[in-house]
Amino acid sequence: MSSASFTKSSLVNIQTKSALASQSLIYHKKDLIRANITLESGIHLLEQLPADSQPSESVLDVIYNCCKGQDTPPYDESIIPFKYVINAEPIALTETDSEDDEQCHLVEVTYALPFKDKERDLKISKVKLEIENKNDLPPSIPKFILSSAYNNSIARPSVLVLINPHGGKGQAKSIYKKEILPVLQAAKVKITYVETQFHGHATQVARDLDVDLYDIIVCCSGDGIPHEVINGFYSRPDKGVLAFNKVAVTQLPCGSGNALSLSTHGTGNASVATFQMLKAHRAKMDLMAVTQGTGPTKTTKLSFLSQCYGVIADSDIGTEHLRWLGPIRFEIGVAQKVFSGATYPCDLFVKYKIDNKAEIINHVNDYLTNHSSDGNDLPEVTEENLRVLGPDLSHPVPQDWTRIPDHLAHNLNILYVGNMPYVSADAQFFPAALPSDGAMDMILTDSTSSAFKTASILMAVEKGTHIDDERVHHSKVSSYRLIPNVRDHGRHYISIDGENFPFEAFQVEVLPGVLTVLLQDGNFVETSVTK
Ligand SMILES: Nc1ncnc2c1ncn2[C@@H]1O[C@H](COP(=O)(O)OP(=O)(O)OP(=O)(O)O)[C@@H](O)[C@H]1O
Repeated sequence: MSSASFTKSSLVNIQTKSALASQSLIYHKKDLIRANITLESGIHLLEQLPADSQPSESVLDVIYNCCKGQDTPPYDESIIPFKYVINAEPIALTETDSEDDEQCHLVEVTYALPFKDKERDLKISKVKLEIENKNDLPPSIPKFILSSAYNNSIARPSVLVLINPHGGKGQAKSIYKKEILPVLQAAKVKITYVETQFHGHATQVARDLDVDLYDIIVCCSGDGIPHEVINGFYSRPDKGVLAFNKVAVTQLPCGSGNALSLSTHGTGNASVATFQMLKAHRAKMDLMAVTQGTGPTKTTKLSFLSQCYGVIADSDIGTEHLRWLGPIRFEIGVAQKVFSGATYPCDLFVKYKIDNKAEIINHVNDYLTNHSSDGNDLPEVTEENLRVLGPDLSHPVPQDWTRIPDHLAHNLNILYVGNMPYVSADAQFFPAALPSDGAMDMILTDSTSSAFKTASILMAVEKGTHIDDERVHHSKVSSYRLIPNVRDHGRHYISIDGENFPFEAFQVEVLPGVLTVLLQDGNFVETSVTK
């Protein structure tokens, strides 16, 4: 698809649904529940919900089912906090004329039933309210509710849904239809829907996109589609300056690797992730520029998640032929490599930001104390922020870079560098990763420890406690260069964001705060280090 062809009128397989119509809904007086609204806590129901307001499942049933055995209910069922409100619409009574929206005190509120377990499907309910304290509130009560519900996030955003129909073993479309779309529709989101037709399609779409039309690109996929979108932005004539400033990129979990959703929305459940996305704040995240080749063959790609070399890369990409086994193929690959004592010698040069575990913890604490994003006034990305500053791979590294000693580099078995805490649901590989601290987290292990010790390190990854192990080298770096030194290049892999890259030297540097993402309170989800 050429850049000129990606216009509103000529999109192939794209449907636009505008759900912004806000005609008053008509109800009978008996349908209404009296309520008061307070800015601090939300909507206070002054009477019980009628049994027929919840045809399939009443609020009280849900509370009862979720909390059997608990002494106290998890929340006050007579209050709908703004943070759970998804939509508010003016309504009118059959007995009276439709009220002017500006004066309307009859409102239908759509809300998520409060949840604790982020892995259980979201439940959505509706209630029709007659607001009693209307004189204490601004004139348009529906608008007031919406602005309180989406404080610091965008109500009714315009989103481009990019769905990989093959993602997650072909489940992506059905996950979208059953779990994501109902939440987007409940929130009256303006949706443009695109199914990717081939590998690389999302890169083309992002490259040619009219960014003025969208607030968010929602990748309903694994981590492959956000990788493509970010690189599509980077291949625009302005290197993506306009796109990185205007459009947030996020993921709803529809693939086999859903690191972005797990790290930002805190869940692998698509309906809950959609709700979290709607409520999240815009915030900045570092990207990593990965350069391979020299002279005319030099290419730079952006990475948002990770780079790996050694056991993890070979176990991920090198076991594609075992895909039919499901996710277990990865564990089998790791076990086989670790117990065979595989080593991946290399030359490794690093520009450290912090090379001390205690200082990393202090750095994380300082960052969390001083950084929270309310979604407003994000720093502007310029072309300067996207410029790659490191030397050509044919030139020596700068003097302030450190050469990793031979006893480690020549016996390396894992190099894993990342930017977000969760790489999969059961692996917080980078628990000290922060959205925009200008650093990548580097984890190195070597094969001089016994295979059982290496296996025990990897088992601690689930809880993120592997970084406490003295055999794990954990640092924060701003740049590095890796030159593989293994004999048989044909059987080994370099994985960037889970994608297979040429098995040859590469150099990486942080591009601070380039990507606009959606984060809860401006930070990644809690980890073993940040909690
Ligand atoms: N229609 C298509 N046909 C073939 N490949 C596609 C198509 N659409 C997207 N792809 C490619 O599928 C790859 C994997 O995508 P994604 O990460 O979304 O899914 P996944 O289920 O997590 O996959 P994986 O198991 O490979 O990580 C990407 O490289 C993407 O370019």
